[in-house]
Amino acid sequence: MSAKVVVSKRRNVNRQAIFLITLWPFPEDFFLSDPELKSKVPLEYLSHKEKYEEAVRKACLLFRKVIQLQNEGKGGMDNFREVLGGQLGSAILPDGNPITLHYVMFIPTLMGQGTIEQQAEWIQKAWNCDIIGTYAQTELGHGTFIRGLETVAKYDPKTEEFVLHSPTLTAYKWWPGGLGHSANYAVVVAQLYTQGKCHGIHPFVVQLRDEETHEPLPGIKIGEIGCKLGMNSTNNGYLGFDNVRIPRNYMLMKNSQVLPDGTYVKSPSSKLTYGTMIFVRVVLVQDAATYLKKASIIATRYSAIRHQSQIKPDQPEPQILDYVTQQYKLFPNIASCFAFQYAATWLWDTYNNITEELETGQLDNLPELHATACVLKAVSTADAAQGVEMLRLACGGHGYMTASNLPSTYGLVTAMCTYEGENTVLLLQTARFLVKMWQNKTNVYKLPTMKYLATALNRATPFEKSVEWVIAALQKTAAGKIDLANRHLNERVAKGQSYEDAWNNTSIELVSAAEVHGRTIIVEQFYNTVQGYKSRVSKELGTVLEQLLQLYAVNAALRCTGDFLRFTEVLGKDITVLQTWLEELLSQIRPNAVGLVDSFDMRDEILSSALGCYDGNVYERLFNEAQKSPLNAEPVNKSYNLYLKPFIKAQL
Ligand SMILES: CCCCCCCC/C=C\CCCCCCCCCCCCC/C=C/C(=O)SCCNC(=O)CCNC(=O)[C@H](O)C(C)(C)COP(=O)(O)OP(=O)(O)OC[C@H]1O[C@@H](n2cnc3c(N)ncnc32)[C@H](O)[C@@H]1OP(=O)(O)O
Ligand SMILES: Cc1cc2nc3c(=O)[nH]c(=O)nc-3n(C[C@H](O)[C@H](O)[C@H](O)COP(=O)(O)OP(=O)(O)OC[C@H]3O[C@@H](n4cnc5c(N)ncnc54)[C@H](O)[C@@H]3O)c2cc1C
Repeated sequence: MSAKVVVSKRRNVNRQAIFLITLWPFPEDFFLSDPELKSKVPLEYLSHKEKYEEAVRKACLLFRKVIQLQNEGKGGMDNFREVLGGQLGSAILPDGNPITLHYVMFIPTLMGQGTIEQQAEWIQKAWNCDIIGTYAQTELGHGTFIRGLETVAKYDPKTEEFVLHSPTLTAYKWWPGGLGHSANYAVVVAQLYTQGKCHGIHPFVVQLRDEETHEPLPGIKIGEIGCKLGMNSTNNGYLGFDNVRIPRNYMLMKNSQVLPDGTYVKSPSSKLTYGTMIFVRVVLVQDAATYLKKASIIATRYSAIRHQSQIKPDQPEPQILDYVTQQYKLFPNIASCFAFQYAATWLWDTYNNITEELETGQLDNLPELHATACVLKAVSTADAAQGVEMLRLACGGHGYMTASNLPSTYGLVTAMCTYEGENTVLLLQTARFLVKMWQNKTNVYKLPTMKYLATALNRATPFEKSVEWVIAALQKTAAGKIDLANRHLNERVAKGQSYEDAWNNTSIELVSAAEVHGRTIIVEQFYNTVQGYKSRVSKELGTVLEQLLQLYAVNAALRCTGDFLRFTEVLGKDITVLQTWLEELLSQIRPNAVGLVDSFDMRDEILSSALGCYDGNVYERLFNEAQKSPLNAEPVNKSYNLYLKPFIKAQL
């Protein structure tokens, strides 16, 4: 992985932009030039079944090619990241990949939860794709509250087997990607019973289908859950067990074990079972940035091509990009792309450092990692989903066309707000940790993401027009909100409410406090990254990065003016300064807008959008896409003679 400055120029539009990106040595062309990875018919015109079959065909070819690269020594994990993520992956499989879970959750769970022996047994098979797995945790009745899962794994010491059973309909696994018809194995999360006692949820490897015929094994009730808002090729499935027996060593036993006689050996922390979820939350921040980049490129390029109305009478219709309201829809989202990218990189490094500590049995930093992964996943995916929708609206009617690729991008990005931990629930997890830290402030000093809490509340933050001030004000606001929520919590308890009821009654404030904490981290990471780059890049590039940082910061400030007025020294007149600052930044960024999104460096095949193409031939492309409608294959549709004609000719 190497950092490189990319200078990108766009034809037809008189702009130049510069962007610091991290380049993966990834041979995009190897995939994008393969005709077999292109769809002959646009996906939207296929049936649900055909969509799935086409997705399986492409997914197999895609991973075969990645493995080929690997065998030739051309890249490793980075290639998987590229083909699984929102850039190349979503271009080739725009409605989702039915095998993603194999790589993103099945293999990582084997790695994170399996003993060395179990890893030796399973990982090679999984890595070679001799078996295809998924991660089956969520049930029809429970997604968030995983302690309440109903699937049972009861140990039978006589045969040294676990018996998996779904006692009710709500115990059926529901949602796992690839579970319907693609995977033949799964990591199944179930309540472990041994020696008559329940020890909570644990992960088990379960074979679901015959390795040759792919027929479901006896006692396995399996299928696909049906159509969804998006991701209709991901083959999300359901799964019920009727007393299915698996060997004892199919329980993943790195953290806790069941001995042959049924004795339970406890994990050093029950939360180590939740490790895969932290991993995925961490990578989702990167994915949120990627989807937002994609939509930003499409909407910004389109806004440079689209001319509409008049700013002054007797003048030609301007590019819609010249309308300040349009800039307000686009540019803060471009700034967010940078912010999320930098936050994702920082979080990934933090994750790797702390995972190394966990491997040595040092668990001290796990709670902070969990709290940070939760809040960054929640804030970045929520903003990305809102951003993609705003960018779609910014393209007017044409943004509503499937050919813009904005509706399906929204379908992919909005799912992220729910999966891998519903966003409100994740914010409450962060709030739980914040409140704990607030109540025991001496701990706070040790924590990189929280040490500001020790001093923020009492720090004077007189208004100034600077990013440093925005960071200080956000910190003070976050601290003020945590303090207030904590006081309300305590007051409710003092009035006789149980802590749990008091928590629920204070949860709107708690969620809001966690959100501001998350935004504080993101602005700080953006600030630190730009400071780090400044001495290494040209003055011009430094200026553009600084403008983006300021825009992200001032927009974050304006989003919480009410809170600033409550928790900082800011005055009404200062808000006017913030608003003017934002408007100045929009006009400063305007000349570089197209260049900035060009520098995200996504090829037309990846954007898959009639509106976003590099050459700007929007109208020709829209027209050509319309020709692909099956309705246009014949001049008169049979429904005319069957229904319309009799209707028109009838005497009503
Ligand atoms: C050779 C190997 C090859 C490997 C190849 C790998 C290649 C991959 C490489 C790169 C990949 C890049 C890919 C990029 C593209 C990415 C594409 C992604 C597509 C992903 C598709 C995902 C599909 C979706 C999957 C799913 O949704 S799976 C199901 C997820 N489910 C959830 O998230 C459930 C949410 N619920 C919970 O997490 C929990 O139940 C809870 C809400 C946290 C509550 O749990 P509970 O036990 O009830 O906790 P509490 O009592 O409230 O708190 C207890 C305590 O625990 C702490 N806690 C909680 N969670 C954690 C955690 N995860 N870790 C640590 N600690 C945790 C919590 O803070 C409390 O602590 P205290 O008591 O101390 O306060
Ligand atoms: C596209 C997609 C793919 C998925 N893939 C997988 C997969 O591969 N494997 C898998 O196991 N699962 C998968 N899931 C399931 C996913 O992880 C769950 O949907 C998610 O964890 C949310 O759980 P839920 O659906 O039960 O929502 P619920 O928990 O029922 O949430 C509904 C509402 O209740 C609120 N709520 C719930 N609990 C609380 C609380 N404690 N406090 C306050 N409010 C609360 C939520 O905020 C939300 O507003 C997938 C889901 C989707 C949409």
